[in-house]
Amino acid sequence: MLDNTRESRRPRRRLSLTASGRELAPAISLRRTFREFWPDTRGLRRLFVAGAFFAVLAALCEVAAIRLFGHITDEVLTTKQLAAFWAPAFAWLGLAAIAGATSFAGSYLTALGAERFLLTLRDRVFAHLQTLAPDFSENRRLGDLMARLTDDIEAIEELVGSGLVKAFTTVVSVIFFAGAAFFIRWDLALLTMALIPAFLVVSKVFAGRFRTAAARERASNGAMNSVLEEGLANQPLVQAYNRQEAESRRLHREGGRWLRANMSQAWLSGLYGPAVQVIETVCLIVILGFGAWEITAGRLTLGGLLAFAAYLALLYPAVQGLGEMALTVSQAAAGADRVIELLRGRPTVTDAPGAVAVGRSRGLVSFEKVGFAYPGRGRPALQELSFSAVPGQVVVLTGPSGAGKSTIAKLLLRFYEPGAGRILLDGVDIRGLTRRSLRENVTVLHQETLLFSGSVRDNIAYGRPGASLEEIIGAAEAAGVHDFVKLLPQGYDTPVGQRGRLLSGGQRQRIAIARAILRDAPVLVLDEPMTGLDEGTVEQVMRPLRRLMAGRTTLLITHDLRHVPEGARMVHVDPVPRVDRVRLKRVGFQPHTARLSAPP
Ligand SMILES: Nc1ncnc2c1ncn2[C@@H]1O[C@H](COP(=O)(O)OP(=O)(O)OP(=O)(O)O)[C@@H](O)[C@H]1O
Repeated sequence: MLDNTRESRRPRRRLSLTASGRELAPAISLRRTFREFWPDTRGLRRLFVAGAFFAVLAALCEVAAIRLFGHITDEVLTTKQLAAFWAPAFAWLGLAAIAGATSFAGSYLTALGAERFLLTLRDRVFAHLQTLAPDFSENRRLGDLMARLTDDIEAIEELVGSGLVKAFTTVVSVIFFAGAAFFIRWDLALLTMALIPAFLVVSKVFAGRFRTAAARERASNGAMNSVLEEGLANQPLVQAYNRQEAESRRLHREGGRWLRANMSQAWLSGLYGPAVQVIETVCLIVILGFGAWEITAGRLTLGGLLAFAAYLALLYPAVQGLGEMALTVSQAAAGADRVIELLRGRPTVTDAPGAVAVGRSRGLVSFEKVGFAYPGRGRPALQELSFSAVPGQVVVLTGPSGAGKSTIAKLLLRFYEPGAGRILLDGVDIRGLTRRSLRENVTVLHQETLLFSGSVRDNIAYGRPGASLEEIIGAAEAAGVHDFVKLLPQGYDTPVGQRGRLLSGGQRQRIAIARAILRDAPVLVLDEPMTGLDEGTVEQVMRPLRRLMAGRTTLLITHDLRHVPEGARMVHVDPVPRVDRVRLKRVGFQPHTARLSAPP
């Protein structure tokens, strides 16, 4: 029978995990899983229908071939009439060729539908994650998200794509093989069919347990994936702190949990096979005994009995396949739960109805009594913060660690909405602007320089897709990148390595400045741009930075006041004081405000 699901084409074990490692995602019903993912099969249903059609044709050919086999036994082997052999033999050969071709077409079309479904669904989940605040991904383990976007999505495909084709073709095959058996001897067929419910009862008993085991396997597998990802990504830290053995032990511990979860699955699968086989053997013995009786009484031919047994030999695996499908569905549903959980994540900020797409702004930024608390955090990160910045001006946001300085950048980009007060761009409340157009106007240089693993040129061009090579080189020259790029083995095409690790900190920072120059947004937010750079490198970075800041509105977040440009305005951001909330209500809280002071 046709087995064209992805499950049959890849290893059974999959990596998957949840936010907290072994924590299981909530179980969501099968119906809700279909409601969520069925729309993703739009445009692919014709492929699945064609795949099922060819698979059914292949099954029909098998039915006819067995009929010919019975005919050859009775008309050629029993009667020893060799002349009667050739016609059915050639017909059998023809059927085998058709069965082969239709089986291939069925598998191919179903696989095509399955792969396209994966492409669509992965794109959808990834696009959804892009609409969420970056903290959504940052608060989760990367390995977990990776597993959900790969293995769990495949599990869903097995449920609503190729899984459906398999279910349909299996049911049709069962009907064909059972029908053919009935055609030979209805009473004998009825006798053997009576045992079919036993297969279904066994699979039902196993399915529930299998689902729990599968969910546990996915979660523990995911936890192991996270340990692997973290251990490899933080290798310099691991080795510098001599934590290799500890990391290996951690991996071994998670691997052990995964092993146990897998073993409980293997235990169930291992038990399921023999349980089904016992029922199957009982059926065959009953048929052979009854068949022998009927042949002796002259009511059944040998060809009839052999064809009957051949139909049953195909029927039972098909029935067993139906039962196993319940197990596959259980496993797939465990993955679906985890993807649905991601899709339920709601963006913290959306465009307001009637939001305006602003063009290039002048760059006038104002914070007016802005207050904000991160979701789930009782204590505000910012309270009554007010300042403004005009084009050509550098406003230095300084204050102790945890005072909320980086939060200012997140609010300006509208990753979050302030709980109180408002933020204005050119005098317009940014809540009335589309996020896309707002972000076109703001460039942030992060504390940790963020680079992709492409070439130097790709990383600079990220600032403005479609920029010409001349523009890229112009930005690189202004940022002091050109000098060191000339010395790299492949110039601008040199790969920068994962997160730019093949470059020095200063070189990475200058590439980020070139990217910002190319982007040419009127508002610039520099979040601790000198972190981790030595004095010599700071000088190399400061020059292009000054060029970048010229004529723009710059918010410079820094602890280090040594490199504050002349004429900059200081805004001290003080941490929101810890106040007993009950007392705060009774006494009335005097909020702190940002203090403005003259340049140093
Ligand atoms: N995603 C988040 N979820 C919940 N709380 C957060 C989140 N990000 C920051 N915080 C909290 O908000 C407060 C302000 O954080 P923020 O990063 O803005 O401080 P900062 O002044 O930039 O600190 P530093 O100078 O050390 O970078 C801190 O108490 C921090 O723990």
